[in-house]
Amino acid sequence: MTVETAATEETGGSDRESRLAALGVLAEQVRELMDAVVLTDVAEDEIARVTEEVAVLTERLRAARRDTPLQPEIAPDGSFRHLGNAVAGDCNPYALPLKAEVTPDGVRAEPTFRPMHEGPPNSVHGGVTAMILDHLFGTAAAAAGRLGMTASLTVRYRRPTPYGRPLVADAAVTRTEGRKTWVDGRIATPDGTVLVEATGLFITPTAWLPASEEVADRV
Ligand SMILES: CCCCCCCCCCCC(=O)SCCNC(=O)CCNC(=O)[C@H](O)C(C)(C)COP(=O)(O)OP(=O)(O)OC[C@H]1O[C@@H](n2cnc3c(N)ncnc32)[C@H](O)[C@@H]1OP(=O)(O)O
Repeated sequence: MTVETAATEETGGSDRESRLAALGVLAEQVRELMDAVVLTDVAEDEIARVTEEVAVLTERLRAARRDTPLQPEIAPDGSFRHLGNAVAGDCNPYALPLKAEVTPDGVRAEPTFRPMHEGPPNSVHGGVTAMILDHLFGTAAAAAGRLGMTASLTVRYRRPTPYGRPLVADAAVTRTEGRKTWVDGRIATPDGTVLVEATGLFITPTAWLPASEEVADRV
């Protein structure tokens, strides 16, 4: 894996940062749109009118496009970022986006799920919570200097996970062996009730070994 610096793309410096910030605002607005779609109860003719308008907006965005979402890079402040990532990318409306912070023990986040993440009635889809833990675990491995790909993820669902209120998620490396890293973690309510817990095995591809050290200091 190669990690580019933000200034290496075609538009350098503050212009690019300003444009990426605008893209982040658009992505957040689209998340609002997605929630509005899953919750709307407007009349059928209004649904049809909104659909036409959204189709027009979609074509406007397609007027100039890349082949891939934004790729991993080093931000101007020196941190690692992946703005196009499906879990943590500010510029990807599919992303929560998850904000992880490094702690003395591993990593921690305070995810708030949304109505669009519904699985069972009134609670979050198990695939979504697994996805969040997968990414958090990968971040814990990376913060420990062991950037890797998920080889396995074992998830135990203890309680239904609610959306619409802040939860707490944490993860920590428990064992390492060669290119293998095991990570444990959970999503819980702020008062400590465990909702979902998991164990993951991450393997550092040989080609990633140099980037692994570089990214560790930038998580
Ligand atoms: C700032 C934020 C940072 C960034 C934070 C980023 C966070 C991202 C988190 C999200 C991560 C993802 O979702 S990643 C996407 C989901 N995962 C994938 O797509 C992975 C697809 N699989 C692969 O690419 C590959 O299978 C790998 C990389 C996992 C392993 O390939 P490899 O490197 O060639 O490994 P290989 O030589 O075969 O095996 C090495 C050792 O691992 C063992 N091994 C291999 N696979 C497995 C397995 N599934 N389960 C158990 N053990 C396995 C082998 O037996 C061997 O053990 P021994 O004989 O040595 O004992």
